[in-house]
Amino acid sequence: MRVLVVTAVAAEAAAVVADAGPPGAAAVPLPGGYALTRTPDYDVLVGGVGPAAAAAATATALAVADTPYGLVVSAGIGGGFPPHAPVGSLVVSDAVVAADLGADTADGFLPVDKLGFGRTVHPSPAGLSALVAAALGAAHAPVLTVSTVTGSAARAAELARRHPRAAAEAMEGFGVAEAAAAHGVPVVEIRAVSNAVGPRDRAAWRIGEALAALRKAFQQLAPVLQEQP
Ligand SMILES: O=C(O)c1cccc(C(=O)CC[C@H]2O[C@@H](n3cnc4c(=O)[nH]cnc43)[C@H](O)[C@@H]2O)c1
Repeated sequence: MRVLVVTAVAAEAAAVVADAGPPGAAAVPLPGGYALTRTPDYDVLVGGVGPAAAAAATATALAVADTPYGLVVSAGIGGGFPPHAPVGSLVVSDAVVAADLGADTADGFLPVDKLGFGRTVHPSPAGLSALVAAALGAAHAPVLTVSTVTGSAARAAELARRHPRAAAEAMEGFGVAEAAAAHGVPVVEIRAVSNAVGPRDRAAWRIGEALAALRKAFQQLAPVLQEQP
């Protein structure tokens, strides 16, 4: 099964390809100037930060693929919701959720599907995502997509109240999932937790630790995906 991995930035892509087996990694040019790196296990695309950039990049790669992908993985660092996902841990999605796509009303937030426009949840393939989570020792839970990094305890509490099982938040998953759904390809999101979702504290971010966890995750993931049809 061919797998497309979409990251936001080059450092996350480097973690994914770091342990590629022979013949190593090769650059594949794509329209729009996107950087796609091909290894024996994954095609890795740097899509940019945020859902719109991620959707545009994913749609481009899927549209020009010479052979179809069996799975798209949205991968990178992310914020963890205590106590589900401590810093340094991994989260594998059982669903990818657009957490701030909708309308703010006098009665609170209404997601866009409740407004009658589109969807806000993309379930991940249940068996495969559970298998991946078990193989990685990761939490298996919803991953939220936001367009603004949560920066206060009040916002974190509101998101947790609306999505009590959610273990992580990031900024690209739902964009990747929307593009993949348009091409009929399932999506799993894998996040290595760099920080706790809550009050903004740059000093508390552990990006290096999270990138190391991401690298190990994709080392462990390769044989699991090789066994998939
Ligand atoms: O607040 C800051 O100054 C700050 C420091 C380091 C990184 C950022 C980002 O905005 C990173 C966004 C980037 O990383 C993913 N990410 C990581 N943690 C989170 C989070 O808690 N909530 C949402 N996204 C997060 C995200 O997917 C982006 O690609 C800010």
